[in-house]
Amino acid sequence: MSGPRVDAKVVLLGKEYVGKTSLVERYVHQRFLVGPYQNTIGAAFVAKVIAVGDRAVTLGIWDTAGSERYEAMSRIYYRGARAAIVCYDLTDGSSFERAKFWVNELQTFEENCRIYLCGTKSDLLEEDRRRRGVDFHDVQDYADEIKAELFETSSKTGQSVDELFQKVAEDYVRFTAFQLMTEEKGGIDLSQKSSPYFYSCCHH
Ligand SMILES: Nc1nc2c(ncn2[C@@H]2O[C@H](COP(=O)(O)OP(=O)(O)OP(=O)(O)O)[C@@H](O)[C@H]2O)c(=O)[nH]1
Repeated sequence: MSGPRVDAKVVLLGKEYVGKTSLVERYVHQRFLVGPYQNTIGAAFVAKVIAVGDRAVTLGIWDTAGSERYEAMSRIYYRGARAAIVCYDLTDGSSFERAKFWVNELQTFEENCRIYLCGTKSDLLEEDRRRRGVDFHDVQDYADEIKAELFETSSKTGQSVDELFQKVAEDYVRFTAFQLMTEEKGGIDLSQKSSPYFYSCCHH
């Protein structure tokens, strides 16, 4: 891969237990961890380089804690994000209401942040359709209204996980990187852009 390197800040938001950490695990480490659920405390950070055409895009992914206890902290992590993956659990209607809360926040405070709605745990619906707690058409209408992309993923099987992050990276190159270049006089050398958030710390 040649060409300039681009760094995109991506934040994952959503109610606790919807599967944000599992989504990152699947995407970055191609694995699905079984065992007792461990909630994220604060936030966790991971970076992954992804190819978009001849570019290497480094996605800096912030996995925030879903617990409302950490709500104020999650606000810190979406600052300056160019993409937000707002997750809800396809089997849990209340998690979709929480997703709407985060969408409203982003629309109010981060208008340059592109929004990706992500319905998680689609494998549970494969097992039993009656477990769907969020109507697909309602979410599709909502996604159209807020101009968001919509994905239904499974971190257990890997369904649509790579596609989701690939779309985030492609949109970043297509819309945001060029916007940044034209904003700065004479353009910028993207390979020289630093990523301050790489130095931040995280834990699960
Ligand atoms: N069947 C199934 N279970 C999943 C999937 N993704 C996550 N889970 C399970 O859902 C539970 C919560 O997953 P996490 O990834 O820890 O959820 P989270 O959104 O990061 O939770 P917080 O850190 O509290 O915000 C765990 O028991 C996971 O094993 C999935 O795609 N399919």
